[in-house]
Amino acid sequence: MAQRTKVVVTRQLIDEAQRLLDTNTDLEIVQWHSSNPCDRSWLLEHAKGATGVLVMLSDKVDEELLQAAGAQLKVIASFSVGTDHVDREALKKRNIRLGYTPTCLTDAVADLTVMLILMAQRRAGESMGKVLAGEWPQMPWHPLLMTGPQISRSTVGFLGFGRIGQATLKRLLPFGISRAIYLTSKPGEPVQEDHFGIIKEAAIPIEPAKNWEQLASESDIVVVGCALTPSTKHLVSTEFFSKMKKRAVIVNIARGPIIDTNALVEALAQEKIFGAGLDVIENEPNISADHPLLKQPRCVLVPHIGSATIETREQMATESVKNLLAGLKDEAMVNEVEL
Ligand SMILES: O=CC(=O)O
Repeated sequence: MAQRTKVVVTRQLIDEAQRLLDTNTDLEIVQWHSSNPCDRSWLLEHAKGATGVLVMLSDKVDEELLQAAGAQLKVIASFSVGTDHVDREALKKRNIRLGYTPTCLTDAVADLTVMLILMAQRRAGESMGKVLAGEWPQMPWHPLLMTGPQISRSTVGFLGFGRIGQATLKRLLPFGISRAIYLTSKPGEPVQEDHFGIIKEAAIPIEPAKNWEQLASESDIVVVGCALTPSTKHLVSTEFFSKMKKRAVIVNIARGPIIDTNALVEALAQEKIFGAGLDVIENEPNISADHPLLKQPRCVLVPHIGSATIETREQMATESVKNLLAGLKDEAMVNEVEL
């Protein structure tokens, strides 16, 4: 009997995607059947002999894993838009293809970005915290109670201006923002792709920033939405915060290490900025309750739930399986990273 092609899947998948995978009876499917992260040792052990591996963003795809898998490995399908957990060079030199899910999660992440902007500006975390702690009776309504900056007439600065940044801008236009600036890997140059046709058509100026200093100093809202690379690690530093406006807020929906956490804590504590809304943080999920950031009332932190709508997670799962199968069959993926 011919040997079946082995694939390793590092998580239990949502129903439709699991069914799509399971219909491939010609595959030997080795799966970590849990909603919790897969053990590294389990993955290294089971990757041996695999032709395809479907991973989550918490699974590192590096030399160690590729060597453990062996020379027959053809495809990695990542259930994520970010691919900083994958050593692209290592894949490229072995001609291993990389699938990812950059398009189906745009709306969900852009929605969450707007939520975090409003929560940071309007002190939602701090306000709810007081109500939940039974402190409302000690703070009756008064004109300055929990006041924060208003979103209309803001300048919004986007660090990274791909699909998610542009979808966020599209949502912010009806709020009456007055200007948008953006910084990409080509400072000062207009972005190539106008994903939703808003850049040309918006009634407000949308301009490339010359550098991060300009973006930091001119923005009322900074949205961190770039990929994590060696050049964006700690791009938001003490110097960055020192250029920001005192009433500005920063939101990070990309990757934690783009913001230097110690610098953020200091900026909030010293009121160099107004507030922060974070979906991600360095060293997540290992944030203990006594982390200094959690002592900052103007910081809202949610546990990396940007794409966590039911519909989006279903689509991401299905797309990841499709990418995996396409990689096995040398067919076109739904979305493939150009290595
Ligand atoms: O952060 C989430 C993703 O990369 O999909």
